[in-house]
Amino acid sequence: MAKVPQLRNASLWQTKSFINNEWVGSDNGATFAVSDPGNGDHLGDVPEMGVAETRRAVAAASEAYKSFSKTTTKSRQDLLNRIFALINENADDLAKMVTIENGKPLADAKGEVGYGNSFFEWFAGEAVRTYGDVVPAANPDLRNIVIKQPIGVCAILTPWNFPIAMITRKLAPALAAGCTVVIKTPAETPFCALAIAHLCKEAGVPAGVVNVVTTDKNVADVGKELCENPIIKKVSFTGSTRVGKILMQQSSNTLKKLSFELGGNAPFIVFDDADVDAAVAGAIACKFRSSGQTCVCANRIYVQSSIYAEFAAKLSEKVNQFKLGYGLDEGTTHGPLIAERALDKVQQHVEDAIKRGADVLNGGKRVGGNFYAPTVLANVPADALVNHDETFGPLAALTKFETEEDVIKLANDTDVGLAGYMYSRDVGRVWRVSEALEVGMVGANAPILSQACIPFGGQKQSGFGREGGRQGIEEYQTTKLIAMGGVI
Ligand SMILES: NC(=O)c1ccc[n+]([C@@H]2O[C@H](COP(=O)([O-])OP(=O)(O)OC[C@H]3O[C@@H](n4cnc5c(N)ncnc54)[C@H](O)[C@@H]3O)[C@@H](O)[C@H]2O)c1
Ligand SMILES: O=CCCC(=O)O
Repeated sequence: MAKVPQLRNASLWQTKSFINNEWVGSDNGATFAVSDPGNGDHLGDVPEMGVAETRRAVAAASEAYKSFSKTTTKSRQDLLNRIFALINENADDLAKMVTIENGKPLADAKGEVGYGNSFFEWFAGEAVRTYGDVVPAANPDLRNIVIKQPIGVCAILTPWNFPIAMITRKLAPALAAGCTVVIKTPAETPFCALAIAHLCKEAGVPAGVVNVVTTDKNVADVGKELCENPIIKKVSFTGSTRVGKILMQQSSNTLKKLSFELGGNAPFIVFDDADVDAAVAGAIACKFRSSGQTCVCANRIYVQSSIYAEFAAKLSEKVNQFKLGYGLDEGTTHGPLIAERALDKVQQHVEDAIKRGADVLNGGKRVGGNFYAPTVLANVPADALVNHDETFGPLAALTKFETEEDVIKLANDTDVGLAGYMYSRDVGRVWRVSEALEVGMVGANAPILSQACIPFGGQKQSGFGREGGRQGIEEYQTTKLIAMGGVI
């Protein structure tokens, strides 16, 4: 029996896919089960959609694009504002849904709903500011006007770690730009995505503009269809670098515009001129946010040798104060991991570091179900697996360094480059290191970067394209020149 959560607004809990403003099952009636990672409860079943159903979603989005792309920016601004208001009205229910699907504690889930919704507010503002240019011409008989237009039907593929915010960060700018979308939900967290679709419908989003396809086993086929279907003009993906590479290859025949937010391996550097207490608080926030399951979480913590012992002792003491537990329980500060495979990866990194001589200051083991004890390892050598591969879990690995030059080399010794952090009170050093880090985002004495107003994105194999900020809407637009002759 499915354990449907008690919600104030029960209509948020939808169990079908969403095509052309209708709730639909799969053609053969197949479904897949979704469970609560915090206690294993069966939450419900959603349709196992395949290629045929995905094509119908794309066709609906294509039909809707004909009129939606011609709406005024003001009407789209109003639409986004209505969605924003509805998400606010339903914020408590949505947060509860995030917690039971994803496991994160309720306070964090509330934070995610607010963060996710801020993209509707931000892009409602940006919708009416999609200015073009008038460019002085090379020929006296010519006038150049550059306009922005929506790019077309977009595919949106997102991960489970932010079941709402990873969707809204793409959906809001797409709608603001005048695009229509097909969203493929993560198999672990489809209900939050369906709730957002429901609120879009309530807000008056026309039929076919937002479509949601749920799938688990058919994900590779559905993903391939979205990448290869010539109607789709843009694929926006957040997830692993491994899957990003597959999607890029599949999109090459139709040369789609792509934005990829992929894996990270963020260095967190603490220099000996830092405020150590602030750096410890920052490391706690940055490393253990969502139990380490965010792409911008610190993955490698480098501490300068003279303050290493003090930093390690203070960090360990703070981690001892965590309360690991079920996300809806009062007092829980940290929740479970998403699934068994996530625990396996943390365990592999812990065992590898210990084998290479690391000391366990906290945790270092599974503690039942999907829970892994928040872990601090000291004296982790630079060549340990954790320093080269994203853990995506609650493991703080502390590595000692001697000089600024050494640590910059260590920090950049990776194929990916999403976020990087540093603590230092020397303003010259802050500039030097910020410029030297091969990442898309730097937090200088700041452990949390994420806001709707910033260009979020990476370098190297962390992907390309930017989400949020004034840049975010450009990912869903094309630039057109109209050169007008015969004007004199
Ligand atoms: N850069 C960012 O903004 C960002 C944000 C969140 C997560 N991530 C990254 O995502 C990873 C963790 O998430 P994950 O393990 O769920 O990633 P994942 O790549 O396995 O899955 C992400 C999404 O891709 C889908 N998917 C999987 N195989 C597919 C295929 N063959 N075709 C189409 N879609 C497919 C999944 O169903 C899911 O919806 C980490 O590496 C993390 O850093 C990056
Ligand atoms: O997990 C990656 C995205 C989280 C964020 O936007 O801060």
